[in-house]
Amino acid sequence: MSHGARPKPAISRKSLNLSGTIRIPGDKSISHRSFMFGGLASGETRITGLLEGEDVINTGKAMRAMGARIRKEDDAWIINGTGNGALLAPEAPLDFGNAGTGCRLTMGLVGVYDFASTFIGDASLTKRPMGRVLNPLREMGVQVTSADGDRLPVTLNGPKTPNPITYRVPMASAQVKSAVLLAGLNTPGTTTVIEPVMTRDHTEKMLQGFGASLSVDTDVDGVRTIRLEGRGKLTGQVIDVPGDPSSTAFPLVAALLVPGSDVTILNVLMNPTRTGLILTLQEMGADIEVLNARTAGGEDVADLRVRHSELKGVSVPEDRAPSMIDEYPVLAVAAAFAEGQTVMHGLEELRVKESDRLTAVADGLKLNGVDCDEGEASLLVRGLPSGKGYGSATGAAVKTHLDHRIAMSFLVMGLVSEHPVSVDDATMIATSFPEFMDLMTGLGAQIEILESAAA
Ligand SMILES: O=C(O)C1=C[C@@H](OP(=O)(O)O)[C@@H](O)[C@H](O)C1
Ligand SMILES: C=C(OP(=O)(O)O)C(=O)O
Repeated sequence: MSHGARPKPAISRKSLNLSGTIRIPGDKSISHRSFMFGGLASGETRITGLLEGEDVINTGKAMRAMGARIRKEDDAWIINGTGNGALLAPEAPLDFGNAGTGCRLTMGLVGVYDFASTFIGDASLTKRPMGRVLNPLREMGVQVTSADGDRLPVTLNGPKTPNPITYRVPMASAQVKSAVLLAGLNTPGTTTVIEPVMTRDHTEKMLQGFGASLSVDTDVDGVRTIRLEGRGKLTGQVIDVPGDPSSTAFPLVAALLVPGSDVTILNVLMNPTRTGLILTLQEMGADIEVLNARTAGGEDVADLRVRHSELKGVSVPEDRAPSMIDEYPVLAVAAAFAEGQTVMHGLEELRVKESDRLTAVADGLKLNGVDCDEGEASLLVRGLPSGKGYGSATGAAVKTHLDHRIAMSFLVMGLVSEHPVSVDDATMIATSFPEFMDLMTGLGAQIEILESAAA
């Protein structure tokens, strides 16, 4: 969303029999990395299935501003990269809008270069912590200027020769892991990242695919040591981006909850670092059939057939958090309609997403009549399968705090609540899933954007 765009509220209403077959747009994590690595590599990269959400488009603009040539031909994006180590100094601040991934990974990618780069974003991104990436960059010799608390705007100035470091990632974060590895690409010697808890591994897999010398060793406790040889050659690749499991979560949970539903979702990325939600829903009794499981471009992919199911509450262990991190808001909605209580642990990272998602979810659930308790790093939801009394008879709207996943989760909730559910702003949905409204209404969901918000 461009800065200061007018919010558009949206409302969803009780629906029946969602049905049809849909193809989910490309995975956001892989799309960001496709633009970055394609923009950096020598020669041509050809990407199909790219997510054309605002977050990813901002990454493409940043790569262009640093010398990559990017164009679209029919349904493929063609990139001519600068060659590793040959990014150009951006002439203006790089604006990442709402995207933590685009901003933090690019800080790693270009921050170690011997020139200045400035990073800005929207009101949500400006509140998010950047110290988690700036601290390892400082260790590598990067000069950092930032707003209080290591917030945006940030300006980075790399040293003549960056120091290769060994960095143990202090929180479960693929963004931090990736930022350090990307900084290592333009650093002489071996950059080592130790990852005590495994997070999504797209950076490792894709860098290997582009020809980087990168190895991963996993010890008996699951601690991963990732070693990257800096200043090697990257070569353009052909990439077909699989469907985003985090976007899949919304029609999937909607189909489980709405009576009479039978929905098939095609081409979903099933990388095990991303499938925590499916596992959890299956434990809750969800009827999710995994069809045509296959490998494409080095990733597991499958089609999912999802039918309406009676769910029961479960306890979701802390170690599941990295593999379903962005799916907790919509899991909380599923839990609101399950028999019994669901408790989710290990949610501390939810507090530093586009919003404080733990509070945003708990507030939205309470506003719509759900009995839940917000803990420091946990959420307990007492479910009510009938949804009786849920929603808002007065039209009180959930505050989305510029957070796309809060907007989509509560619009799913309204499809099964007694009264409609409203959200104060649906514009941010375009950051990750611009096709959400059309795909959902195409399945029979009653969701409507209200154009008449006060300016
Ligand atoms: O690396 C990535 O592509 C992402 C990592 C996760 O963030 P953290 O690394 O901050 O957990 C996730 O929430 C985000 O949507 C995408
Ligand atoms: C957390 C998310 O993205 P980002 O950190 O890239 O803003 C998300 O998409 O849910």
